Amino acid sequence: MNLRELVIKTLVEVEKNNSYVNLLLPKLIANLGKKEDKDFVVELTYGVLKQLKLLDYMAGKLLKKRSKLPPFVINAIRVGLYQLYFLDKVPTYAAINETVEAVKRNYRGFTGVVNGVLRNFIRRREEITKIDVSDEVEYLAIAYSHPEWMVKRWLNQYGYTKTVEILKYNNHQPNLTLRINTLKISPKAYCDLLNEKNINFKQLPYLPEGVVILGKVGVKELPGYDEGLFYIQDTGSMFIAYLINPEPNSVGIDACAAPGGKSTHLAQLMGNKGIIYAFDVHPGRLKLIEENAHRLGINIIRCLLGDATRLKLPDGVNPNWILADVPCSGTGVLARKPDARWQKSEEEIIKLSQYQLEILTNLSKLLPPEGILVYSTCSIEPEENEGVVENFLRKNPNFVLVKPPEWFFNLGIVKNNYYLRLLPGEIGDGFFGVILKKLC
Ligand SMILES: C[S@@+](CC[C@H](N)C(=O)[O-])C[C@H]1O[C@@H](n2cnc3c(N)ncnc32)[C@H](O)[C@@H]1O
Repeated sequence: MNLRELVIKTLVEVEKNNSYVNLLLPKLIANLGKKEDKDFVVELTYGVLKQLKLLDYMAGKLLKKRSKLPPFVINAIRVGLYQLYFLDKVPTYAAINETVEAVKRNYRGFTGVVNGVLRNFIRRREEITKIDVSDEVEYLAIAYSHPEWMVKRWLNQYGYTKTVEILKYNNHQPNLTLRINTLKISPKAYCDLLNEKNINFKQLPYLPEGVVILGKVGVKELPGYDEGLFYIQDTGSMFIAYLINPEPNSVGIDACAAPGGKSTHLAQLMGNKGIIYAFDVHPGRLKLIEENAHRLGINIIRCLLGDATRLKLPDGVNPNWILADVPCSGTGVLARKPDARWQKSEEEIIKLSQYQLEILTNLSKLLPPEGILVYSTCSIEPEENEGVVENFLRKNPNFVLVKPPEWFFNLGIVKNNYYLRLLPGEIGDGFFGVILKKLC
């Protein structure tokens, strides 16, 4: 199978079964010998998934009857166009010939169509790539390949310039960011290991344990993965543990904890002293917390199956803090999940906000007076963020908002005095968090 064929088959599978590409792809490329081949397949698959709408717009100008084409052929055209438009490093002849070859092997009768479309693109490139649409929402949705409903909401919420920044960020390949496991190694010693391996990186000045890897490096190529010297985690996500800033020996609940990014960070801030009850509703995902905690050498996390909408704590457990890192639409992290933007809907956002409020309300009852409840999402939709919190506060006057630490203000990431709100591209991915305190 040539590399394009592998990409096309992956795209067909993702589209047909709504499969998660980040789970599917590693298995499919495992048998490819060369690293360049693996990188190429990942880049092409992720790229096509992100640019789907723009590619289909261009294909629409080149095709008469798209609806009659089998999914394999539609995806072959997308793969061909993506290479011709976005990948300067792929010679035109290779992009066309290899893609057409893949079609010949699978759908021989459509070879001419695909060949014709790709060659016509070369001839009529300027006309085909020009977006002849006057409506602003439709234009941006095509140009930056996002669903129209998303663009419309962000324009209403954040205005034109910010929206374009978000759209651009979502289409770029974000750097790998990692959190050094200070339970096992100091930030300085880990950075020395990166230097020894000639890996380019940038240490985050405001988060000494946070490191951005510059350039293409696989997780397993970084020093100390198996030894648990780091955890892959976006910068925005790392801020959430600092909203709680737990004391060593405190007792905490992470109510929606899998795969354990924030639980393990919290354990790290606690110096692996105290106890964290990490719940998740999905047994399979609970295992991921156990694996991660084990790899990182953390032994204060107790993993428990539980539904945060009706969670009961083990007898005698009186938490100092609770984290509600709730399931959300994930519109803050679309840059890392290329297929996600097409799998969301506006209705889902409203439904999720009701679910999130239910979780927050139930968790609030488990907290003793003076306890801290942190609510967080990786969504940038106000309904899931400020909306849930304001609704909650209206019904629960025994809770008040607490300001984030001073250094958050210095970074300019606090909105309206209380809300940590990061939009995609401001520092990294989009995140939201807020601290609530129970008065009585
Ligand atoms: C945003 S993710 C949590 C990420 C995690 N806190 C981390 O930092 O790695 C949300 C998690 O909530 C879980 N979840 C969804 N509904 C839940 C519920 N009713 N009760 C508990 N967990 C739930 C999902 O399985 C998912 O693992």
